[in-house]
Amino acid sequence: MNDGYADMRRHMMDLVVRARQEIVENEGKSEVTGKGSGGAAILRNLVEANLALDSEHRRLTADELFSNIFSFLLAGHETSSHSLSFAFVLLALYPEKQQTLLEEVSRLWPGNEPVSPHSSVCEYTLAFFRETLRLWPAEPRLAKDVDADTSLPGVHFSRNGNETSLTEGQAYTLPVPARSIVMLDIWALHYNPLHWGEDVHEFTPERFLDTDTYRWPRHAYMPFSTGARGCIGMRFALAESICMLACVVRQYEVLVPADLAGKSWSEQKEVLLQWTTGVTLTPTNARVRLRRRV
Ligand code: HEM
Repeated sequence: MNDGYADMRRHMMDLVVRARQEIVENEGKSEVTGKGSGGAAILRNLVEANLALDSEHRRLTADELFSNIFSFLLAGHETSSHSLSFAFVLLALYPEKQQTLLEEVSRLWPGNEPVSPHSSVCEYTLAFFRETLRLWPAEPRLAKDVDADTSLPGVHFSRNGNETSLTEGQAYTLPVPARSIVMLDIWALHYNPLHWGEDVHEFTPERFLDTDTYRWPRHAYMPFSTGARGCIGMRFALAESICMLACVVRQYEVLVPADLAGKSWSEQKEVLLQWTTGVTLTPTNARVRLRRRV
């Protein structure tokens, strides 16, 4: 882990050096292209704020600069890219669900003009991505430091015989002393049959579609955490991911890679959905093949 952070620090330093060079080279020019730092406007703005000389109060300190870059690289980039990697593999593994997604996108976007799909109307695409995050949340467990003595309400559950279903039992209060660490087990919540039904392990985007008689359980879904320190990038992440899925599926058929095409579905699934726990949940073998739609 320490090596990882040292690598990340070196990488951030490299980005800052390149962004500084670009700012200096473009000084006085009216338009800055952002090409040197990969077109990263946020990075350039942060480095400019760090270089600002006019007032101490407006200047971003070096620590603030690195802390912000760290947040955007890790909190913003790694989470989104890993989640999308899982989503693309799932498109390939579930062609009938990919077809439903394509039908939605084609209905909302009938011509070939690049209209950016909006998350509030792309219901199925959003459900597809939400289901991806239910099964593979980028941050499956979150640790929270407890500042002051407090208590948490709890409920005992019991298993119904040999079945996987659970029955809600007696309520209790759990004292939590200051300086404890509370682990929020997002994974346990997302895989709890009490909230999600017996098919918790199945990839079923339809469970995120409300009907007249069903509302999906918002209280049992926390891929972006919640409350005051929940993800500030949630809306952006949903919008960009939906846009990415819709635009790619509109133009390409997403398929399993050629070397796995002859294998059984369960073998393909096992190979392509491997992951490890890094700073975020990291897919280790997510590969797909794209075939342009005619
Ligand atoms: C699928 C994509 C994403 C997922 C699953 C995700 C998930 C999360 C989670 C679980 C947290 C809480 C972490 C904790 O309590 O320790 C968090 C915090 C945060 N996220 Fe995201 N995130 C995503 C995308 C983004 C994007 C795109 C941005 C920015 C552009 C972003 C910026 C942040 C920031 C700055 C925080 C810290 C908020 C704070 O501490 O007050 N995230 N995210």
